[in-house]
Amino acid sequence: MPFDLRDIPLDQKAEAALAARGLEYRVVDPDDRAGLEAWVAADRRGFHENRADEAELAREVSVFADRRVHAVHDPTLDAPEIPVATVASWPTGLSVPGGRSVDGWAVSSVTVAPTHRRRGVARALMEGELQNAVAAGAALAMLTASEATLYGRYGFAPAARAATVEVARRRVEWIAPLEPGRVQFVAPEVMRTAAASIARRAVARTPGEIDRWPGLIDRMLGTHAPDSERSRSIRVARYDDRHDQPQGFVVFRVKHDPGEADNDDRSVLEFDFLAAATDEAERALWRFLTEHDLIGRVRGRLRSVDEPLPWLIADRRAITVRDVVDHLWLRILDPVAALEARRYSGSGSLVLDIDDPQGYAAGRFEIEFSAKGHAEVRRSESAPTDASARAARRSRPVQGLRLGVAELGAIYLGDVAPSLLARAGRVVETTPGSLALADRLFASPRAPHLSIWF
Ligand SMILES: CC(=O)SCCNC(=O)CCNC(=O)[C@H](O)C(C)(C)COP(=O)(O)OP(=O)(O)OC[C@H]1O[C@@H](n2cnc3c(N)ncnc32)[C@H](O)[C@@H]1OP(=O)(O)O
Repeated sequence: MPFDLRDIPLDQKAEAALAARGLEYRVVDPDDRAGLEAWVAADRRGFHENRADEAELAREVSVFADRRVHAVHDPTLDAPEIPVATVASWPTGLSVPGGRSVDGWAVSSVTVAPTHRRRGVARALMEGELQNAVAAGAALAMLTASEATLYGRYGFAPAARAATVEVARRRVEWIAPLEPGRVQFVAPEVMRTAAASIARRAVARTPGEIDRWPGLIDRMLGTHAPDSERSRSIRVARYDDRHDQPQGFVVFRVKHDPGEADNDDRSVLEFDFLAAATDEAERALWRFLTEHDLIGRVRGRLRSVDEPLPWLIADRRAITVRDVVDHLWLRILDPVAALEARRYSGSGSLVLDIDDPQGYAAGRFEIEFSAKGHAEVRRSESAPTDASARAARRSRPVQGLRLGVAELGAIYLGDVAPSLLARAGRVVETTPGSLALADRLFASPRAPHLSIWF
């Protein structure tokens, strides 16, 4: 999205709502180092994190200087320079089915100090963010949520899950063929450039992933603070294909779980970041991870709910999938742009009648899906009356669904079938057969998956 974040005006409704509570709503200038440091302090306090050391502070300030950062101040406090509420947002691509990307607005760092909670501050910030997203031309807003009960009220819905995958290492017998390339250890700082390019390709082929930002790669590899305890525990391995082209990497560390017997089973090889630009690289890295001696378990966090691993080893019961969470939340703002961005599994026609209490996505949308899975979406000027809808159905049965904007967000990437939401009473088909058609069209060949927090 070609625009300067500073051009977005301060949302007046949010400003007025906060002013009515004696609070000041401000955009932090990216060049205001002291303002950003105070904002980072409030953000970390909001998530119960330690105060940042110098290296971490420098990294965070540089990350947030690239974002639209809002602070809420209470001028009556003894330390009024530290915000009592924070939010940060930025325009970024979201991968959608078909190897495409949609313009999204990522919202993060929503915190309200315990001294100022439950008086509508977060609501003012979130409503302001939806306005910012629209001003930025985003088709949808997105976030990862600390609690599942916070964001449905603004039209967000869970759209991609993630899980912890744990493997009992000693039970692993590899049955898949060997890959033709090789895995090697690399120093984290050497990996920086290749990591960014592999991550970009891995993101592009996985619906639900969002574009990575430079500070994230540094945090992942520990290169922003190489001497910290966390960074020194990190090991990085890279997979190169038969032509010596880097195609995947994993960042991991070995931990000792307290409470386990004092033997190798205490040792857990844990990874948060495994990025594979090809299926071959993904298989090779899983094999590498499960072939370590002196390790009881291999644990991957924020993995897909649809890993190929059970099909690579003889004993699938060596794998435990737990902590399956609603990880990526979406809020569709522009159904035409959002629906046209992705590809669909087949052709047909569908009419969506969307309810949206906040208005952004409300209306009737007529969609033609081509044989190649492209969608052409037309927003009807006015919703049909009951009588005209009945008349239209008599003349030519139109396949269609009536659903809320949250339900549209939930089915958008293919994480949940429309028919399951219908069983939950949250989607209604207007003509028999519409749910079966919608299930087929919206299905994603690859399960949507987001492998980072943002
Ligand atoms: C995208 C992200 O950044 S996710 C991270 C969210 N932040 C955190 O988890 C950090 C710790 N928590 C906090 O900072 C705050 O408690 C927040 C941000 C969750 C809520 O801030 P508040 O200013 O207290 O919320 P606010 O008063 O505006 O409430 C808005 C609505 O959310 C509801 N709500 C607020 N907190 C919660 C909660 N923990 N669980 C369920 N509902 C909640 C309120 O009841 C209210 O509902 P309504 O307007 O529909 O009647």
